[in-house]
Amino acid sequence: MNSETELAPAVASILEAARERPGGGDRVSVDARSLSDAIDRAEAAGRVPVVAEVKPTSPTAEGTRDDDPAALAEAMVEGGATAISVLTEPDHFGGSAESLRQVRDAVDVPVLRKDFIMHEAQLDVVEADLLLLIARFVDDLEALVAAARERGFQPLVEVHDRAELESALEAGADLIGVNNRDLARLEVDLGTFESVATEVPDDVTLIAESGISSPEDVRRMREAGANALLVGSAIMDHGTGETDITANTRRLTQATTGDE
Ligand SMILES: O=P(O)(O)OC[C@@H](O)[C@@H](O)c1c[nH]c2ccccc12
Repeated sequence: MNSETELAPAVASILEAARERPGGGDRVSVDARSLSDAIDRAEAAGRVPVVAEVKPTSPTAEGTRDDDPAALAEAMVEGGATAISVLTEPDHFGGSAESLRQVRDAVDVPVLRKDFIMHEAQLDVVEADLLLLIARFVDDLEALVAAARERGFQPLVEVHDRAELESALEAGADLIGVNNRDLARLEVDLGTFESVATEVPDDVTLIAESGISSPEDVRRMREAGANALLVGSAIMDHGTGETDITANTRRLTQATTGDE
């Protein structure tokens, strides 16, 4: 664990809860749906690869949506989503392992488990195709990346700056997400992705995360080298008034071909 001195209070309390959360029982063994194949299929079909996130609420969201997670995911796939991310963190994001299970049953695309994983036993809570590991919050990243792969997960390692990128690469990550939101003030700056992306080797699959809300943002992240984008709020309609999940998704997956 790196320093916690610069964390927003909400993040500090998320971590405190995450550290205590028990792991699953039996060791999971996943027959994962490949993200890189899904990205290739989207590109071939002329769609921007978007990982759409089922996020009922968050520390920065206005309000909560408690729609059926499987219905939300189906609407996202209908709008052209390449993969679905599901928050499983219960206390601050309104997530659950059960909602991920329902989503993975309902759609054919790869599903990412989004949580604050701190130790190996927490990998066994639920099956998913992809698993988020946040570089800053994991003590032994290399060991957790390996433990995730042994179970069949494709680990997505999240970084926020070049130093964390370095640790992700040293840990053997080949799927890396750059989070545009800082964990100190919870503010979003798309320049974060642009600055970190220049240091990422070509053989890494690179995902731009957070704060992407318009077709223009999509184009900006693609120009900076994003193979895919992770989008939650702009699709979930946290406060935007746009409640049509399929339309919200389509607007971004068609950002390079649409007329906006
Ligand atoms: O809602 P946004 O700004 O589109 O962001 C989605 C996603 O990137 C964000 O939810 C996220 C990025 N990293 C995380 C780690 C844990 C929980 C959530 C996140």
